[in-house]
Amino acid sequence: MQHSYLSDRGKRMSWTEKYRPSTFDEMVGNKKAIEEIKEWIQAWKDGKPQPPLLLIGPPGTGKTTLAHIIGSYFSDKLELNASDKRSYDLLINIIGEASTTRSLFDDNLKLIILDEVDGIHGNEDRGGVRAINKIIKESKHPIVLTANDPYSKKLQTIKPACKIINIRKAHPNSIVAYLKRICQKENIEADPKILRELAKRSHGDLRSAINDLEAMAKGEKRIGAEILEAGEKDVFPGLFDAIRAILKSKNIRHVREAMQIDEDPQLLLEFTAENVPREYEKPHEIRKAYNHLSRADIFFGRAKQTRDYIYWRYASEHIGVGVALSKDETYRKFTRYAGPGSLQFLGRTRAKRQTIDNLAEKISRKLHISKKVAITTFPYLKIIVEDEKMAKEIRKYLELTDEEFKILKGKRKSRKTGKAEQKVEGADPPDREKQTTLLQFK
Ligand SMILES: Nc1ncnc2c1ncn2[C@@H]1O[C@H](COP(=O)(O)OP(=O)(O)OP(=O)(O)O)[C@@H](O)[C@H]1O
Repeated sequence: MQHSYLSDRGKRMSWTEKYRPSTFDEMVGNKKAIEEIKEWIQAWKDGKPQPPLLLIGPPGTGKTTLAHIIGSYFSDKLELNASDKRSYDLLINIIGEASTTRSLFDDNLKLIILDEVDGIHGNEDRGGVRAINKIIKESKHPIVLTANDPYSKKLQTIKPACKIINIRKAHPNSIVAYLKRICQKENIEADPKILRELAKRSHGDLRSAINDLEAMAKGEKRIGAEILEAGEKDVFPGLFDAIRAILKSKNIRHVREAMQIDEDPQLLLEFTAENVPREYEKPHEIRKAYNHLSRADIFFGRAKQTRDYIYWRYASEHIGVGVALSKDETYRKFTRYAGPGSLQFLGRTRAKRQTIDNLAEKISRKLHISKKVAITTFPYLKIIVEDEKMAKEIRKYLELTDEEFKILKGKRKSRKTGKAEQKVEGADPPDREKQTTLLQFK
Protein backbone atom coordinates (compact mmCIF):
# COMPACT_ATOMS: atom_id res chain seq x y z
CA MET A 1 0.00 0.00 0.00
CA GLN A 2 1.22 3.48 -0.78
CA HIS A 3 1.96 5.83 2.06
CA SER A 4 -0.85 8.32 2.65
CA TYR A 5 1.44 11.25 1.72
CA LEU A 6 2.33 9.71 -1.59
CA SER A 7 -1.20 8.78 -2.54
CA ASP A 8 -2.24 12.29 -1.63
CA ARG A 9 0.81 13.84 -3.23
CA GLY A 10 -0.80 16.19 -5.72
CA LYS A 11 -2.85 17.78 -2.98
CA ARG A 12 0.01 18.51 -0.61
CA MET A 13 2.56 19.80 -3.09
CA SER A 14 2.91 23.54 -3.38
CA TRP A 15 1.26 24.88 -6.51
CA THR A 16 4.56 26.03 -7.94
CA GLU A 17 5.74 22.42 -7.81
CA LYS A 18 2.44 20.97 -8.89
CA TYR A 19 2.24 23.24 -11.93
CA ARG A 20 5.92 23.28 -12.80
CA PRO A 21 6.01 22.81 -16.59
CA SER A 22 7.57 19.60 -17.81
CA THR A 23 7.65 20.53 -21.51
CA PHE A 24 8.72 23.60 -23.47
CA ASP A 25 5.13 24.07 -24.68
CA GLU A 26 3.89 24.53 -21.12
CA MET A 27 6.32 27.37 -20.41
CA VAL A 28 4.95 30.89 -20.28
CA GLY A 29 6.71 33.34 -22.63
CA ASN A 30 10.35 33.26 -23.77
CA LYS A 31 9.46 31.64 -27.09
CA LYS A 32 12.57 32.93 -28.85
CA ALA A 33 14.85 31.72 -26.06
CA ILE A 34 13.19 28.31 -26.23
CA GLU A 35 13.82 28.13 -29.98
CA GLU A 36 17.53 28.82 -29.39
CA ILE A 37 17.61 26.19 -26.66
CA LYS A 38 16.00 23.61 -28.97
CA GLU A 39 18.64 24.30 -31.63
CA TRP A 40 21.36 23.82 -29.02
CA ILE A 41 19.86 20.46 -27.99
CA GLN A 42 19.58 19.36 -31.61
CA ALA A 43 23.23 20.23 -32.28
CA TRP A 44 24.32 17.97 -29.41
CA LYS A 45 22.06 15.22 -30.72
CA ASP A 46 23.70 15.61 -34.13
CA GLY A 47 27.09 14.98 -32.54
CA LYS A 48 28.20 18.62 -32.53
CA PRO A 49 29.37 19.59 -29.01
CA GLN A 50 28.16 23.05 -27.99
CA PRO A 51 29.35 25.60 -25.44
CA PRO A 52 27.43 25.56 -22.13
CA LEU A 53 24.14 27.41 -22.01
CA LEU A 54 24.01 30.19 -19.46
CA LEU A 55 20.39 31.07 -18.66
CA ILE A 56 20.31 34.53 -17.10
CA GLY A 57 17.15 36.11 -15.79
CA PRO A 58 15.28 37.44 -12.76
CA PRO A 59 14.04 35.07 -10.01
CA GLY A 60 10.94 33.01 -10.67
CA THR A 61 11.01 33.29 -14.46
CA GLY A 62 11.60 29.60 -15.12
CA LYS A 63 15.37 29.12 -15.49
CA THR A 64 15.60 26.03 -13.29
CA THR A 65 12.43 24.68 -14.87
CA LEU A 66 13.94 25.13 -18.33
CA ALA A 67 17.15 23.41 -17.25
CA HIS A 68 15.13 20.38 -16.16
CA ILE A 69 13.14 20.30 -19.37
CA ILE A 70 16.44 20.39 -21.30
CA GLY A 71 17.58 17.47 -19.11
CA SER A 72 14.66 15.38 -20.34
CA TYR A 73 16.22 15.38 -23.83
CA PHE A 74 19.38 13.69 -22.56
CA SER A 75 19.92 10.26 -21.08
CA ASP A 76 20.56 11.58 -17.59
CA LYS A 77 21.14 14.77 -15.63
CA LEU A 78 23.36 15.80 -12.77
CA GLU A 79 22.22 18.86 -10.86
CA LEU A 80 24.12 20.95 -8.38
CA ASN A 81 23.08 24.13 -6.73
CA ALA A 82 26.16 26.30 -6.82
CA SER A 83 25.04 28.28 -3.77
CA ASP A 84 25.33 25.11 -1.69
CA LYS A 85 28.65 25.33 0.12
CA ARG A 86 29.47 21.69 -0.46
CA SER A 87 29.29 22.19 -4.19
CA TYR A 88 32.99 22.73 -4.67
CA ASP A 89 34.05 19.31 -3.48
CA LEU A 90 31.15 17.81 -5.33
CA LEU A 91 31.83 19.83 -8.44
CA ILE A 92 35.33 18.51 -8.63
CA ASN A 93 34.76 15.00 -7.35
CA ILE A 94 31.53 14.04 -8.99
CA ILE A 95 31.03 16.23 -12.00
CA GLY A 96 34.68 16.82 -12.69
CA GLU A 97 35.27 13.15 -13.25
CA ALA A 98 31.98 12.33 -14.91
CA SER A 99 32.27 15.27 -17.27
CA THR A 100 35.65 14.37 -18.65
CA THR A 101 35.05 10.66 -19.12
CA ARG A 102 32.99 9.74 -22.09
CA SER A 103 34.02 7.10 -24.57
CA LEU A 104 34.07 7.96 -28.24
CA PHE A 105 31.30 5.52 -29.06
CA ASP A 106 29.17 6.31 -26.06
CA ASP A 107 26.34 8.63 -26.98
CA ASN A 108 24.87 8.66 -23.50
CA LEU A 109 24.98 12.35 -22.89
CA LYS A 110 24.41 13.53 -19.34
CA LEU A 111 23.23 17.07 -18.83
CA ILE A 112 25.15 18.86 -16.09
CA ILE A 113 23.03 21.53 -14.42
CA LEU A 114 24.77 24.16 -12.32
CA ASP A 115 22.02 26.20 -10.72
CA GLU A 116 22.53 29.74 -9.37
CA VAL A 117 26.19 30.10 -10.32
CA ASP A 118 26.16 33.76 -9.29
CA GLY A 119 25.23 32.65 -5.77
CA ILE A 120 28.43 30.72 -5.21
CA HIS A 121 29.08 30.53 -1.51
CA GLY A 122 31.03 33.27 0.29
CA ASN A 123 34.64 32.39 1.02
CA GLU A 124 35.02 29.65 -1.49
CA ASP A 125 34.13 31.99 -4.33
CA ARG A 126 37.32 31.77 -6.23
CA GLY A 127 37.63 28.02 -5.82
CA GLY A 128 34.05 27.62 -6.95
CA VAL A 129 34.42 29.78 -10.03
CA ARG A 130 37.68 28.05 -10.89
CA ALA A 131 36.01 24.65 -10.54
CA ILE A 132 33.19 25.72 -12.83
CA ASN A 133 35.60 27.06 -15.44
CA LYS A 134 37.57 23.82 -15.30
CA ILE A 135 34.44 21.78 -15.88
CA ILE A 136 33.33 24.03 -18.74
CA LYS A 137 36.72 23.60 -20.37
CA GLU A 138 37.04 19.87 -19.92
CA SER A 139 33.49 18.59 -20.06
CA LYS A 140 32.45 16.30 -22.85
CA HIS A 141 28.86 16.57 -21.73
CA PRO A 142 26.31 19.34 -22.22
CA ILE A 143 26.12 21.91 -19.43
CA VAL A 144 23.41 24.36 -18.43
CA LEU A 145 24.13 27.09 -15.92
CA THR A 146 21.60 29.48 -14.39
CA ALA A 147 22.12 32.91 -12.84
CA ASN A 148 20.03 35.89 -11.72
CA ASP A 149 22.43 38.76 -11.94
CA PRO A 150 23.93 39.49 -15.37
CA TYR A 151 26.47 41.86 -13.79
CA SER A 152 27.70 39.50 -11.09
CA LYS A 153 31.48 39.48 -10.79
CA LYS A 154 31.33 35.73 -10.39
CA LEU A 155 30.15 35.44 -13.97
CA GLN A 156 32.96 37.53 -15.42
CA THR A 157 35.15 34.62 -16.43
CA ILE A 158 32.31 32.18 -16.97
CA LYS A 159 30.30 34.26 -19.44
CA PRO A 160 32.77 34.32 -22.36
CA ALA A 161 32.84 30.52 -22.45
CA CYS A 162 29.05 30.19 -22.65
CA LYS A 163 26.17 30.74 -24.99
CA ILE A 164 24.07 33.28 -23.12
CA ILE A 165 20.28 33.01 -23.19
CA ASN A 166 18.39 35.86 -21.59
CA ILE A 167 15.24 34.73 -19.82
CA ARG A 168 12.71 37.51 -19.58
CA LYS A 169 9.87 38.27 -17.22
CA ALA A 170 6.48 37.11 -18.38
CA HIS A 171 3.99 39.73 -19.57
CA PRO A 172 1.21 40.45 -17.00
CA ASN A 173 -1.44 39.18 -19.45
CA SER A 174 0.38 35.85 -19.80
CA ILE A 175 0.61 35.62 -16.02
CA VAL A 176 -3.13 36.27 -15.69
CA ALA A 177 -3.83 33.57 -18.28
CA TYR A 178 -1.58 31.11 -16.45
CA LEU A 179 -3.18 31.84 -13.07
CA LYS A 180 -6.61 31.41 -14.65
CA ARG A 181 -5.58 27.98 -15.89
CA ILE A 182 -4.43 26.99 -12.41
CA CYS A 183 -7.76 28.17 -10.98
CA GLN A 184 -9.61 26.03 -13.50
CA LYS A 185 -7.56 22.99 -12.60
CA GLU A 186 -8.07 23.62 -8.89
CA ASN A 187 -11.76 24.22 -9.51
CA ILE A 188 -11.55 27.71 -8.06
CA GLU A 189 -13.63 30.66 -9.07
CA ALA A 190 -11.41 33.76 -8.91
CA ASP A 191 -12.42 37.34 -9.58
CA PRO A 192 -10.47 38.57 -12.66
CA LYS A 193 -9.57 41.73 -10.69
CA ILE A 194 -7.67 39.60 -8.21
CA LEU A 195 -5.72 37.79 -10.91
CA ARG A 196 -4.78 41.09 -12.55
CA GLU A 197 -3.66 42.49 -9.21
CA LEU A 198 -1.54 39.41 -8.50
CA ALA A 199 0.06 39.61 -11.93
CA LYS A 200 0.82 43.30 -11.44
CA ARG A 201 2.31 42.80 -8.00
CA SER A 202 4.49 39.89 -9.10
CA HIS A 203 6.55 42.13 -11.42
CA GLY A 204 6.99 39.21 -13.79
CA ASP A 205 7.96 36.70 -11.09
CA LEU A 206 5.58 33.86 -11.91
CA ARG A 207 6.60 31.89 -8.85
CA SER A 208 5.53 34.69 -6.52
CA ALA A 209 2.24 35.15 -8.43
CA ILE A 210 1.44 31.43 -8.05
CA ASN A 211 2.44 31.47 -4.37
CA ASP A 212 0.21 34.47 -3.72
CA LEU A 213 -2.69 32.83 -5.52
CA GLU A 214 -2.28 29.69 -3.44
CA ALA A 215 -2.10 31.70 -0.22
CA MET A 216 -5.19 33.69 -1.18
CA ALA A 217 -7.18 30.58 -2.03
CA LYS A 218 -6.40 29.05 1.38
CA GLY A 219 -8.36 25.95 0.47
CA GLU A 220 -11.47 27.97 -0.55
CA LYS A 221 -13.26 27.45 -3.83
CA ARG A 222 -13.88 31.14 -4.41
CA ILE A 223 -11.59 34.18 -4.30
CA GLY A 224 -13.77 37.27 -4.32
CA ALA A 225 -12.78 40.86 -5.00
CA GLU A 226 -13.73 41.86 -1.43
CA ILE A 227 -10.30 40.72 -0.30
CA LEU A 228 -8.93 43.78 -2.11
CA GLU A 229 -11.18 46.05 -0.13
CA ALA A 230 -10.55 44.53 3.30
CA GLY A 231 -9.60 47.12 5.90
CA GLU A 232 -6.06 46.93 7.21
CA LYS A 233 -6.70 48.40 10.61
CA ASP A 234 -8.37 45.31 11.99
CA VAL A 235 -5.49 43.18 10.82
CA PHE A 236 -2.47 45.27 11.79
CA PRO A 237 -3.35 47.62 14.66
CA GLY A 238 0.28 47.99 15.88
CA LEU A 239 1.50 48.64 12.39
CA PHE A 240 -0.82 51.60 11.93
CA ASP A 241 0.24 53.10 15.25
CA ALA A 242 3.86 52.84 14.12
CA ILE A 243 3.04 54.50 10.78
CA ARG A 244 1.11 57.26 12.53
CA ALA A 245 4.11 57.92 14.79
CA ILE A 246 6.55 58.00 11.87
CA LEU A 247 4.43 60.32 9.74
CA LYS A 248 2.95 62.52 12.48
CA SER A 249 5.88 62.93 14.85
CA LYS A 250 9.36 64.39 14.79
CA ASN A 251 10.19 63.02 18.21
CA ILE A 252 12.78 60.32 17.59
CA ARG A 253 12.22 58.53 20.88
CA HIS A 254 8.51 58.35 20.31
CA VAL A 255 9.01 57.02 16.78
CA ARG A 256 11.42 54.33 17.93
CA GLU A 257 9.10 53.25 20.72
CA ALA A 258 6.14 53.00 18.38
CA MET A 259 8.21 50.83 16.06
CA GLN A 260 8.67 48.13 18.68
CA ILE A 261 5.99 45.96 17.20
CA ASP A 262 5.71 42.31 16.42
CA GLU A 263 5.53 42.75 12.68
CA ASP A 264 7.54 42.01 9.56
CA PRO A 265 9.79 45.09 9.06
CA GLN A 266 9.47 44.82 5.29
CA LEU A 267 5.73 45.11 5.68
CA LEU A 268 6.28 48.30 7.66
CA LEU A 269 8.38 49.61 4.78
CA GLU A 270 5.62 48.89 2.27
CA PHE A 271 2.92 50.48 4.39
CA THR A 272 5.05 53.54 5.10
CA ALA A 273 5.75 53.92 1.39
CA GLU A 274 2.04 53.64 0.70
CA ASN A 275 1.17 56.40 3.17
CA VAL A 276 3.96 58.97 2.82
CA PRO A 277 2.12 60.91 0.08
CA ARG A 278 -1.12 60.82 2.08
CA GLU A 279 0.55 62.73 4.92
CA TYR A 280 3.40 64.75 3.44
CA GLU A 281 2.45 67.55 1.08
CA LYS A 282 5.69 69.19 -0.01
CA PRO A 283 7.53 67.50 -2.89
CA HIS A 284 10.95 67.74 -1.22
CA GLU A 285 9.59 66.02 1.91
CA ILE A 286 8.18 63.20 -0.17
CA ARG A 287 11.43 62.90 -2.12
CA LYS A 288 13.51 62.74 1.07
CA ALA A 289 11.18 60.17 2.63
CA TYR A 290 11.32 57.90 -0.40
CA ASN A 291 15.06 58.26 -0.50
CA HIS A 292 15.20 56.84 3.04
CA LEU A 293 12.79 54.06 2.15
CA SER A 294 14.86 53.03 -0.83
CA ARG A 295 17.98 52.92 1.34
CA ALA A 296 16.07 50.78 3.82
CA ASP A 297 15.16 48.46 0.98
CA ILE A 298 18.84 48.14 0.03
CA PHE A 299 19.70 47.22 3.62
CA PHE A 300 17.00 44.54 3.67
CA GLY A 301 18.55 43.11 0.52
CA ARG A 302 21.97 43.17 2.10
CA ALA A 303 20.66 41.45 5.24
CA LYS A 304 19.21 38.71 3.08
CA GLN A 305 22.37 38.30 1.06
CA THR A 306 24.82 38.28 3.94
CA ARG A 307 22.47 36.87 6.60
CA ASP A 308 23.83 39.61 8.84
CA TYR A 309 20.70 41.03 10.45
CA ILE A 310 22.44 44.10 11.79
CA TYR A 311 21.34 45.55 8.44
CA TRP A 312 17.72 45.26 9.56
CA ARG A 313 18.52 47.79 12.22
CA TYR A 314 19.96 50.20 9.70
CA ALA A 315 16.91 49.64 7.52
CA SER A 316 14.61 50.36 10.45
CA GLU A 317 16.45 53.60 11.22
CA HIS A 318 15.83 54.78 7.68
CA ILE A 319 12.15 53.83 7.79
CA GLY A 320 11.52 55.37 11.20
CA VAL A 321 13.86 58.22 11.98
CA GLY A 322 14.71 58.94 8.34
CA VAL A 323 11.13 59.27 7.16
CA ALA A 324 10.00 61.08 10.34
CA LEU A 325 12.67 63.75 9.93
CA SER A 326 11.98 64.19 6.23
CA LYS A 327 9.12 66.56 6.98
CA ASP A 328 9.75 70.23 7.74
CA GLU A 329 7.04 70.37 10.36
CA THR A 330 4.31 68.11 11.65
CA TYR A 331 0.99 68.36 9.82
CA ARG A 332 -2.07 69.16 11.86
CA LYS A 333 -4.68 67.31 9.92
CA PHE A 334 -6.62 64.10 9.95
CA THR A 335 -5.14 61.56 7.57
CA ARG A 336 -6.73 58.27 6.77
CA TYR A 337 -3.88 55.82 6.45
CA ALA A 338 -4.50 52.92 4.20
CA GLY A 339 -3.09 50.68 1.57
CA PRO A 340 -4.74 48.52 -0.99
CA GLY A 341 -6.19 45.49 0.73
CA SER A 342 -4.18 43.26 -1.51
CA LEU A 343 -0.99 44.92 -0.29
CA GLN A 344 -1.85 44.10 3.27
CA PHE A 345 -2.78 40.58 2.33
CA LEU A 346 0.31 39.94 0.28
CA GLY A 347 2.45 41.44 3.01
CA ARG A 348 1.10 38.88 5.39
CA THR A 349 1.75 35.98 3.04
CA ARG A 350 5.22 37.39 2.42
CA ALA A 351 5.96 37.17 6.15
CA LYS A 352 4.88 33.55 6.05
CA ARG A 353 7.02 32.91 3.01
CA GLN A 354 9.98 34.42 4.84
CA THR A 355 9.46 31.89 7.64
CA ILE A 356 9.30 29.09 5.08
CA ASP A 357 12.51 30.41 3.58
CA ASN A 358 14.21 30.48 7.01
CA LEU A 359 13.06 26.93 7.71
CA ALA A 360 14.40 25.73 4.35
CA GLU A 361 17.67 27.52 5.04
CA LYS A 362 18.09 25.75 8.41
CA ILE A 363 17.32 22.34 6.94
CA SER A 364 19.63 22.97 4.00
CA ARG A 365 22.50 23.90 6.29
CA LYS A 366 22.12 20.84 8.54
CA LEU A 367 21.53 18.35 5.76
CA HIS A 368 23.94 19.89 3.25
CA ILE A 369 21.33 20.20 0.57
CA SER A 370 20.10 23.19 -1.41
CA LYS A 371 17.12 25.21 -0.19
CA LYS A 372 15.04 24.01 -3.10
CA VAL A 373 15.63 20.39 -2.13
CA ALA A 374 15.08 21.26 1.54
CA ILE A 375 11.55 22.42 0.74
CA THR A 376 10.74 19.04 -0.76
CA THR A 377 11.59 17.40 2.58
CA PHE A 378 8.82 19.31 4.44
CA PRO A 379 6.07 16.73 3.85
CA TYR A 380 8.30 13.90 5.06
CA LEU A 381 9.43 15.81 8.12
CA LYS A 382 5.80 16.65 8.78
CA ILE A 383 5.02 12.94 9.06
CA ILE A 384 8.07 12.35 11.26
CA VAL A 385 7.20 15.16 13.69
CA GLU A 386 3.81 13.60 14.34
CA ASP A 387 5.77 11.54 16.84
CA GLU A 388 6.15 13.70 19.92
CA LYS A 389 9.65 12.50 20.81
CA MET A 390 10.93 12.94 17.27
CA ALA A 391 9.29 16.35 17.13
CA LYS A 392 11.29 17.53 20.14
CA GLU A 393 14.54 16.14 18.81
CA ILE A 394 14.14 17.50 15.32
CA ARG A 395 13.12 20.89 16.64
CA LYS A 396 16.19 21.03 18.83
CA TYR A 397 18.53 19.73 16.13
CA LEU A 398 17.33 22.21 13.53
CA GLU A 399 17.11 25.02 16.13
CA LEU A 400 13.64 25.99 14.97
CA THR A 401 11.62 28.91 16.26
CA ASP A 402 7.94 28.45 17.16
CA GLU A 403 6.88 29.91 13.82
CA GLU A 404 9.21 27.72 11.79
CA PHE A 405 8.12 24.65 13.70
CA LYS A 406 4.48 25.52 13.12
CA ILE A 407 5.12 25.60 9.37
CA LEU A 408 6.78 22.20 9.54
CA LYS A 409 4.04 20.76 11.68
CA GLY A 410 1.28 22.18 9.50
CA LYS A 411 -2.40 22.11 10.33
CA ARG A 412 -4.31 18.97 10.98
CA LYS A 413 -7.95 18.16 11.53
CA SER A 414 -9.22 17.85 15.07
CA ARG A 415 -10.83 14.45 15.57
CA LYS A 416 -13.54 16.01 17.70
CA THR A 417 -14.51 19.06 15.68
CA GLY A 418 -13.19 18.27 12.22
CA LYS A 419 -11.69 21.78 12.18
CA ALA A 420 -8.05 22.53 11.56
CA GLU A 421 -6.05 22.76 14.76
CA GLN A 422 -2.46 23.63 15.45
CA LYS A 423 -0.54 21.89 18.17
CA VAL A 424 3.06 22.74 18.61
CA GLU A 425 4.85 19.90 20.30
CA GLY A 426 8.20 20.67 21.77
CA ALA A 427 7.45 24.37 21.49
CA ASP A 428 8.55 26.68 24.24
CA PRO A 429 5.91 28.47 26.29
CA PRO A 430 5.09 31.86 24.77
CA ASP A 431 7.87 34.29 25.49
CA ARG A 432 7.01 37.83 24.51
CA GLU A 433 10.56 38.97 24.83
CA LYS A 434 11.84 36.38 22.39
CA GLN A 435 9.10 37.13 19.91
CA THR A 436 9.66 40.84 19.96
CA THR A 437 10.34 42.22 16.56
CA LEU A 438 13.72 42.84 15.08
CA LEU A 439 12.67 46.43 14.79
CA GLN A 440 13.70 46.97 18.39
CA PHE A 441 16.54 49.34 18.99
CA LYS A 442 18.34 48.09 22.05
N1 LIG B 1 7.95 30.78 -17.62
C1 LIG B 1 7.27 30.00 -16.76
N2 LIG B 1 6.24 29.24 -17.18
C2 LIG B 1 5.54 28.47 -16.33
N3 LIG B 1 5.79 28.40 -15.00
C3 LIG B 1 6.79 29.13 -14.51
C4 LIG B 1 7.60 29.97 -15.36
N4 LIG B 1 8.50 30.60 -14.60
C5 LIG B 1 8.31 30.18 -13.34
N5 LIG B 1 7.28 29.30 -13.28
C6 LIG B 1 6.76 28.71 -12.04
O1 LIG B 1 7.57 29.19 -10.98
C7 LIG B 1 8.23 28.11 -10.33
C8 LIG B 1 9.67 28.53 -10.08
O2 LIG B 1 10.37 28.60 -11.30
P1 LIG B 1 11.93 28.34 -11.42
O3 LIG B 1 12.45 27.70 -10.18
O4 LIG B 1 12.18 27.65 -12.70
O5 LIG B 1 12.43 29.84 -11.51
P2 LIG B 1 13.91 30.36 -11.56
O6 LIG B 1 13.95 31.37 -12.66
O7 LIG B 1 14.88 29.23 -11.65
O8 LIG B 1 14.03 31.09 -10.18
P3 LIG B 1 15.35 31.33 -9.26
O9 LIG B 1 16.23 32.25 -10.04
O10 LIG B 1 14.81 31.98 -8.02
O11 LIG B 1 15.94 29.98 -9.01
C9 LIG B 1 8.08 26.91 -11.25
O12 LIG B 1 7.95 25.74 -10.48
C10 LIG B 1 6.81 27.20 -12.01
O13 LIG B 1 5.71 26.74 -11.29
